[in-house]
Amino acid sequence: MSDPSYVPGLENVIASETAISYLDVDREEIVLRGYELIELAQQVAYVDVAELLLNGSLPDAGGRQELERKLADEYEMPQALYDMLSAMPEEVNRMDLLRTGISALAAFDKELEDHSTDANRRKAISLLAKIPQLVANGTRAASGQFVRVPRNDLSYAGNFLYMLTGTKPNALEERIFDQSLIVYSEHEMPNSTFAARVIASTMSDMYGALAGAVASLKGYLHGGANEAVMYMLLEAGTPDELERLMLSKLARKERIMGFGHRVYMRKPDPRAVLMKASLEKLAQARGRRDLYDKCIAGEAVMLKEKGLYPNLDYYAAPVYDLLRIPIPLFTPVFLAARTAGICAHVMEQHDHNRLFRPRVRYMGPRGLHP
Ligand SMILES: CC(=O)SCCNC(=O)CCNC(=O)[C@H](O)C(C)(C)COP(=O)(O)OP(=O)(O)OC[C@H]1O[C@@H](n2cnc3c(N)ncnc32)[C@H](O)[C@@H]1OP(=O)(O)O
Ligand SMILES: O=C([O-])CC(=O)C(=O)O
Repeated sequence: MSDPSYVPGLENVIASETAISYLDVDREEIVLRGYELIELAQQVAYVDVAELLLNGSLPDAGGRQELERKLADEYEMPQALYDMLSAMPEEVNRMDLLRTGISALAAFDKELEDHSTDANRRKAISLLAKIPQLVANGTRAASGQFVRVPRNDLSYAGNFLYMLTGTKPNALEERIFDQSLIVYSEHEMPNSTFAARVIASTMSDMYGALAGAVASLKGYLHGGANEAVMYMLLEAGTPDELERLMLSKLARKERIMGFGHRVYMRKPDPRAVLMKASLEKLAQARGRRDLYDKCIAGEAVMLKEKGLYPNLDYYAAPVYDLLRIPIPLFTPVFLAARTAGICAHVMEQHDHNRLFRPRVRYMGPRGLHP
């Protein structure tokens, strides 16, 4: 066999054909089933985007009601699952808790091994109903607190934020959180989606593929960055302190969380631009201009020193902080939002499967004998 070309990190390698999404970096557009992600975030709700991702088209009013009804039908959580989570140490990492919870949900799915499009869509809707509860209540179960039940009088995003904070959000908070879920919902072929598709390509089930994606997303080079950004922002009290902190990290050749991107490289992440505007509005409403100013200062340092732009995580983190979401739940919220996208990819993989099985460039010895 001739030596196939080796591309470390599969950078720019086309690994799948997809009709779900595409990052058009030249045009600075994120395409979701033909629509532009930022326009969707400005005009529709997360449930509409979930329907678009899973079903291929945006719902009309009746379609949205139908989806909301199906979600409500799937709200009930197995008590055994909460019992299991309550046996976990209180300080368990929230992504590990989520991964365990998603994995355990498989045990309660009577059509687990049915990978047809219809069965996979039902699984995806069930996961969209249950994962926000796992995120919000997993922590509560692990620390022995009562769990919150979803409120049918709130929107999907409004209810999720209510379950995270215990307080009914106002209209601005709900809209900004909904937009954040939309911009986190899907992003072509990041490490987590690739991990899910690799797992699904053995015709393994959706829960397993999603659990694998959770493990991938936890890492700080990927979804874990939004939590790391917030800890960095809290470490510096003022814009000047943030500048000094960043410069000292750069001098030690450390990476600054929330900056750079494998695909955008040295171009702006359109999602970060939207979240920055949301942060400004929220900071204004909360009298927290100081936080916004600090973030702007950090952005300027990175552009000057490294020519790097912020990615979505840089501005989602302070937005989530102002929405009073606990920091250890920032990455779980990212995963909850990404559930729609990842499930769509698992469905597409199952529907048009080709087993992923690459080769290696062998660098070890040969000809040894025991
Ligand atoms: C929603 C998301 O998941 S977005 C990603 C979230 N992750 C982060 O924010 C973590 C911080 N960012 C990073 O570590 C990187 O930018 C990644 C992992 C996202 C992408 O990395 P790669 O595509 O592998 O970029 P690569 O490592 O080749 O970086 C190219 C250059 O930019 C530098 N660079 C990239 N990102 C950063 C950063 N955040 N801080 C400092 N320098 C950086 C690298 O050191 C490298 O410099 P060099 O050419 O002088 O060696
Ligand atoms: O695309 C990537 O590699 C990471 C990312 O921004 C995301 O998953 O939202």
